[in-house]
Amino acid sequence: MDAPIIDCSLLPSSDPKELEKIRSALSTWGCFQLVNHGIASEMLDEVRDMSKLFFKLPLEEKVKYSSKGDSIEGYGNGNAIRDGNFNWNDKLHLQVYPQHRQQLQFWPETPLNFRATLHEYSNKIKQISELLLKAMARSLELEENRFFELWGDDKEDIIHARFNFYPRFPSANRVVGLKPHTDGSAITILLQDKEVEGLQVLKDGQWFRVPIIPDALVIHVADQLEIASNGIFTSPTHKVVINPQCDRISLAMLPLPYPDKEIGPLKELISEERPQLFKRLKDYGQVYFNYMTSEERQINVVKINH
Ligand SMILES: O=C(O)CCC(=O)C(=O)O
Ligand SMILES: [Fe+2]
Repeated sequence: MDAPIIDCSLLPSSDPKELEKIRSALSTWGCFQLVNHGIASEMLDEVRDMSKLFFKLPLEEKVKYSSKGDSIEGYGNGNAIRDGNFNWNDKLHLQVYPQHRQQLQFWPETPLNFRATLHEYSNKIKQISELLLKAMARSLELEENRFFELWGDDKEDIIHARFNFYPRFPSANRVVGLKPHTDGSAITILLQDKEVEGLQVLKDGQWFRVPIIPDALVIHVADQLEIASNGIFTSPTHKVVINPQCDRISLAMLPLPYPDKEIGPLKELISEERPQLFKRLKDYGQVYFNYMTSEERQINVVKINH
């Protein structure tokens, strides 16, 4: 993948070249790599190390944090079971914001730094999310709060964290780490493994490898931003392939709108040439999970056919 690279330090000053790069990247690839985001390299290493340590714990330790009932939170490999088709992946899913909704019974106590480090990392991701959503709006010549205000206000904005672990597998081409999907959030801020590649993005019918750039965060448009942008930004289909020799980890941070907030294409982005592409709705997350097993993109369920 000829990865577009965005310099985060240039975003607050609305550098026109950087904004144009964002617009162009998000309307073609639907993703870019973010550098100079202000999270120290040591912190990124700490986050990677603690997730490796967690997944390396004995199973009886990890299952203390297992998902229960219909909850998406917790440890497990729920997706694997849903459609009888394996995702070669273990995950730990935690809601990190708003803080009063954290379900700490799912938050590992081993390794010892896990909870504190995740708090600190989430706080930084929250600031970066705000900066990105504002820059994304400016890149379309919108008032800068137009995407940000869909996501939430200071007390109620939601961020989920999804830790992924992909065990090595000798016949790697016989399994897939994560099947092709789009994300159901507003955007996704992904920390990749430092050494082991695996993420691939679909563009024009072809799969492209997303290279590892040390310390960069991979930023994806997710479905709810594709909807809000009236399809100008694209929520990319992506998948993860398994490495035969090496385990791989990643951490996806997923900011998403509050379920009772109505989202839909912004009126400034609807015109005669670009009619409204999606319905307005609340709780897209529910639609997303209801159609999880479908081969089609979930977003098609809320598409308006002209
Ligand atoms: O592991 C990765 O690189 C991507 C993970 C992902 O797509 C997800 O968690 O939704
Ligand atoms: Fe994803």
